[in-house]
Amino acid sequence: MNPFKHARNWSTRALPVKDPNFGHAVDTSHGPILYIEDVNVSFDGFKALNNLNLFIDDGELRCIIGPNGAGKTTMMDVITGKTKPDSGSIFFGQQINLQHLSEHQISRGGIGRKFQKPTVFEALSVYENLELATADDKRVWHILSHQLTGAQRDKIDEVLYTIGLSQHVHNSAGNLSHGQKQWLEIGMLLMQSPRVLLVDEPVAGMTGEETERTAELLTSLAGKHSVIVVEHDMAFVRSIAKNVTVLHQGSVLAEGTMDQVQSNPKVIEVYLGE
Ligand SMILES: Nc1ncnc2c1ncn2[C@@H]1O[C@H](COP(=O)(O)OP(=O)(O)OP(=O)(O)O)[C@@H](O)[C@H]1O
Repeated sequence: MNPFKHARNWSTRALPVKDPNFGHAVDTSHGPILYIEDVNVSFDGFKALNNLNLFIDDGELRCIIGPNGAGKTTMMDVITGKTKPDSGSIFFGQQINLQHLSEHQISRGGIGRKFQKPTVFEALSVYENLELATADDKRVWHILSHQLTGAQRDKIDEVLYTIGLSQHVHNSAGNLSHGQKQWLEIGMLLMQSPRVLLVDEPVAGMTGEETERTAELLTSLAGKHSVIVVEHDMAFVRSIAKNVTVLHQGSVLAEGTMDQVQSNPKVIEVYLGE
């Protein structure tokens, strides 16, 4: 495998970002929507990311697996601007250098992140949670006292349908099951129409049925969005993955279909053989 086959066209200049919703204008003409090139992150001399090279195609669903401490969370942290790398580059499309942007700018600009634990507003209804997600100003009274536009109402209906919670619009989020809360939070991210969705261990703690529904949801989002899923549940990964990347000690150990990585002796040794 040549890790640089997708390398960004370096003759393309990084553009200053003027539009806060720059995600819609990302240049994916070469295929990838994310270019992570030679990225290094050290914590007190320990290399959490070690010359990491990872390329995510526009619209693909990529699963990232790897043993504890492999660097999966750190990888998401550098994409979303939470951690700045010591060296290397992270581009959103050909021209947007994510290292020049804050965490807030990156999330507004089209890269949404779903943390492992749901953080919905439990006292508010499903609808109000989605309403809150439409706005940049998160002061609850400010948003809930404002009239939604027709387009915003249509968007909420569309998202409710996608996440399968149309029957629960008026239920308070606190009364939802664990799985439903996770879907609602994905819905809140979808309200911002992200180009890329990072999803951390989406099925941890879910029932078998919720896990199946989550597989359907994430696969239905691919194509319209690029979806990166970090997950330890191998049966789940197998059910959704076309492309799997195995991280180990901060680098890509293997990449390919689930069958390819599961039969790779290096992967079996460091991860699947545990
Ligand atoms: N803020 C930090 N300070 C010091 N070390 C850190 C910090 N963040 C991560 N690390 C270390 O970097 C390495 C990579 O951690 P990371 O959380 O990215 O791995 P991971 O693949 O997400 O693991 P897990 O599957 O357990 O969540 C680990 O050894 C971790 O202890």
